Amino acid sequence: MMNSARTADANAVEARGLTVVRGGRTVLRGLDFTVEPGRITGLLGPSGCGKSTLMRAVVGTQAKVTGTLDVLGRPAGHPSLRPRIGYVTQAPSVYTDLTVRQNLDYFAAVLRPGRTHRASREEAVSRAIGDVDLTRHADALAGNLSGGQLSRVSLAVALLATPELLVLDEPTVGLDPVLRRDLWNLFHGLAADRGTTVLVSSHVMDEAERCHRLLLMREGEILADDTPDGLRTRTDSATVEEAFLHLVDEATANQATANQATANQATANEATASEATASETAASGATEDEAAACQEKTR
Ligand SMILES: Nc1ncnc2c1ncn2[C@@H]1O[C@H](COP(=O)(O)OP(=O)(O)OP(=O)(O)O)[C@@H](O)[C@H]1O
Repeated sequence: MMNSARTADANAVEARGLTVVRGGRTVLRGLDFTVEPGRITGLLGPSGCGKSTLMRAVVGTQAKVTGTLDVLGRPAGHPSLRPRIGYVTQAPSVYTDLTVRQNLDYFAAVLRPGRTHRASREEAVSRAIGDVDLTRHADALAGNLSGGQLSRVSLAVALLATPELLVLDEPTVGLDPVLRRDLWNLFHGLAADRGTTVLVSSHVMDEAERCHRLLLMREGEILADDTPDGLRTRTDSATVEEAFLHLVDEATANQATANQATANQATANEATASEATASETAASGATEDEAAACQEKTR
């Protein structure tokens, strides 16, 4: 993958011509986008459009990535980015036979090994457990927690190193409305108080309204990169969902027009080719007639 020479970048993420091939198929096609620092950017689009793939590319775990992708001023995947990025996948990465605190203690010890860091580790663990509102469950076995509580343990692990960039893959799936609201409050708190950049995916359009900026995706492409207000205004829509549907319909209509133009051109090319063949045949026929006439004369 190419990357720019800059080491400091105003944008938390900057992609140009980002292309990803998975299983022999191009699933992200030449994407250009930026993610502003200290803001919440929502990555929205239907299932299978490429949200997780884009996030994997940003955190540096995706193979077959081409184009330019800079993250926090470094090429995506650079080893120096590891402690600066928190990544929460859709599947909770938690040991079910440990308590919440033991899970956090373990990951804290991986991040900051050694006796000298013991006090700061304990502080980070208690802070992360508090951030996700699991203090009351700190000594509960992870295996006995609900799905929503488990995903909050995963989030707490990602918050341990106070990351500058937090990448969250559909963190609110399966959560009740109260928990969803609390998590969104947490994301806003992290952005406002700690300056954390949050890149969060969802296919629930009402969550789009909670983001500062949106990247709307469809079939491996970015349909729009705008604020919720900007999207509603330019599509004359009441909600982001309506704006998204408007943009999908527009893209489908443009695609249909482009396909029709290609089909018309192919038909025109075929017609030209047939005409050329007919004239060649006629021309070669005339030459044969002329040759026959010559032969007749020479007899
Ligand atoms: N391991 C894989 N090998 C090959 N193709 C894959 C793999 N994982 C995903 N894909 C394909 O890549 C495309 C994008 O998938 P991706 O998981 O990024 O979409 P998504 O928008 O995150 O979907 P969802 O909202 O369901 O999580 C899909 O067409 C999918 O079939």
